[in-house]
Amino acid sequence: MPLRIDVITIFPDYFAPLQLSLMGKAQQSGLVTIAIHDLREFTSDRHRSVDDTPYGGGAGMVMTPEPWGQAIDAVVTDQSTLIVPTPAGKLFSQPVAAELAHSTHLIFACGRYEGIDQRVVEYYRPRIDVRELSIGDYVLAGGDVATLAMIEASVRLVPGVLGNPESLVEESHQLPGVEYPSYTKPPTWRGLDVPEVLLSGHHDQIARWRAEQSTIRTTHNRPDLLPGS
Ligand SMILES: N#Cc1c(-c2ccc3ccn(Cc4ccccn4)c3c2)n[nH]c1N
Repeated sequence: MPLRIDVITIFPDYFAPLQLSLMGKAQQSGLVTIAIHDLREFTSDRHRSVDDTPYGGGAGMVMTPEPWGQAIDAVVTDQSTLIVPTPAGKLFSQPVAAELAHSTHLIFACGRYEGIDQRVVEYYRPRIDVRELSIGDYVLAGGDVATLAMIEASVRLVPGVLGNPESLVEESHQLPGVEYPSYTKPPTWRGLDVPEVLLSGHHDQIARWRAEQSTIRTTHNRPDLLPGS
């Protein structure tokens, strides 16, 4: 049963990259199906409006609930998980990506402006799994880039999408800490040599060196990922 993904957005063109590379191959192979829906197709006024002023005042505009209700109703089933990207969401992570990769149907609601009327979340929460997710502690202009990131991180974990599942084992955020540095040909580049141990053929020494490099890199770049931190 392929993973089905429906993306609802006012900027469908943001999702053209999903036809390329690994994401494109995943769709061609039938492991994943991705459909992009223009929210404005679900409006009923001649201006195809999707936003209005916020109750309680404040800067910016808020996305009105009805177009979202019409759009989500058009694709939702009782197997759906509704993902709402928002700076206020729980942090998206590799474990969350793995959960989404094993879902049946994902609906991504890509908001813009100051976000989507909260009643959309409130309406669907008693009916289906609803997850408000953030990709990090910075503010984007909308949910589209976050959705692209979450789709790519999740779809690559769908069994069969990656040619060599081995490559999933050693990458960052699978194992504790970050991954070791990588090198390839040429053995010397602009006077810089590849670490000799990697050319030695001594697999135990290489494994030990890589473990040391992972710890050094994690300590320097992501001490928060060190065991016991
Ligand atoms: N995921 C995620 C996000 C977002 C995100 C997601 C959806 C929307 C819909 C509108 N905006 C703009 C906006 C600006 C200010 C306050 C609220 N909203 C979004 C931003 N920003 N940063 C993340 N990690």
